[in-house]
Amino acid sequence: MSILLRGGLVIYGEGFEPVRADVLIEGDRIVRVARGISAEADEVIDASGRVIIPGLINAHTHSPMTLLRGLADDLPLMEWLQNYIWPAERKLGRREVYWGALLGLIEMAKSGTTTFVDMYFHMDAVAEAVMKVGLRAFLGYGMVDLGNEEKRKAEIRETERFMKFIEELGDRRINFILAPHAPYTCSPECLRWVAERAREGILVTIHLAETREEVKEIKERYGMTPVQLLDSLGLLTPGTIAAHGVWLDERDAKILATREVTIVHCPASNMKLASGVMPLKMLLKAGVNVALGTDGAASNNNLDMLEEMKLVALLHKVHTLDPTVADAKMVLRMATVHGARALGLKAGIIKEGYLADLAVIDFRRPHLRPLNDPVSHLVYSARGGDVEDLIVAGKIVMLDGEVLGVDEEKVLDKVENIREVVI
Ligand SMILES: N[C@@H](CCSC[C@H]1O[C@@H](n2cnc3c(=O)[nH]cnc32)[C@H](O)[C@@H]1O)C(=O)O
Ligand SMILES: [Zn+2]
Repeated sequence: MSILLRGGLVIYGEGFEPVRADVLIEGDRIVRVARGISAEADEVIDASGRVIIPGLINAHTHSPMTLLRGLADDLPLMEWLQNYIWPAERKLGRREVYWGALLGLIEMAKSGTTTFVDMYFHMDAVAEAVMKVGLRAFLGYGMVDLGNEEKRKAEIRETERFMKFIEELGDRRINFILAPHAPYTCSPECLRWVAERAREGILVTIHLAETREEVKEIKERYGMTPVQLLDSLGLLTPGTIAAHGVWLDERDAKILATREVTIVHCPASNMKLASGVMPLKMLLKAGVNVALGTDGAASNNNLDMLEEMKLVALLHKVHTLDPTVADAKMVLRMATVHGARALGLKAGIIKEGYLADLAVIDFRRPHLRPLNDPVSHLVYSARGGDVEDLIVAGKIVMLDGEVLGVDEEKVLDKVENIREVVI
């Protein structure tokens, strides 16, 4: 299978330089980026007047939480989780999770996301939804044991079952990730079990240092910061992808940098739950790999990575009173290259030899003209709905705004029905 994208403006290479070129894709790779490629291809997409960007990597989300969008707004994290979200989640079975994930996947595809990291339950239903839509996914069963040994055993069994399920699927786009929920919901025994499995080279994702209360609680319980705790349990490695990292001190940052951990910044969620402002400048200065995520749709309240990029840029400028922090290229790097690095993917940039994960955006729109600086427009002016085509692993996922693998209308009806009957 080969695809030729003809005549677009390509945001090319590590430098994100805009160049007029065609892009030739063979199998799951980009094989050539050049003007006037004459090769025959199975599919030809006319990209003239449009901009071809590397696919965005949403490094932290809970895709089925689209079902809970707008259900419990304007609350702090623990109250939101304990009194609203967890009781609502108890009503969600496999079927509900499947349709919620499909809705989330459609939303992500339509806003330029090609890869995402997901943590939830009924994850085989999420995997089924991913197979239909065709995104690249890292799926983890969220483990919560609350110090209860029986629960821990059950969470470990479910994790092992799901890991085997993913192995047997044998789809290179669908990957397994270990997903202990957080230092305040998982016992040290549970986290140690995860650390042991991670030594075999399996990726790990976890929520970390999200609120001031979490840091206080962990310090009281263990006499260490959440970062020090995870480090003492051997859980901080280059394969660790920790969401939030809002409440970190300089010592934590140094540990994270030394261990080559990735922190996933989720600005919308942090602002909405009033968790705080993550110390982006400090982390980048310490050399920490910072990726970008939306978190779930119940704390965002959408899965639009284009919007998330703008929020990062604006939040840190106003917070530090320094407009040079989080410039457009840096933010785009967080949403692409840094996510790819965390996941060990040769992706996140458009260049020969890289994975063919990319999006085509219509820039012939009033809010994207004149075309002074495409990367600036992408971060500061574009929005989800501007994305028209999406290619993942050399396969067309969306064409002219239509996600090919699913009946979108049917998904919209189903989730409305779930809202009325189940939630
Ligand atoms: N095995 C667990 C499921 C955990 S899935 C992951 C969990 O993370 C929750 N979650 C979503 N966003 C956040 C966040 O920002 N911080 C902490 N937890 C979150 C989400 O609601 C879900 O319950 C159980 O039996 O309940
Ligand atoms: Zn989360």
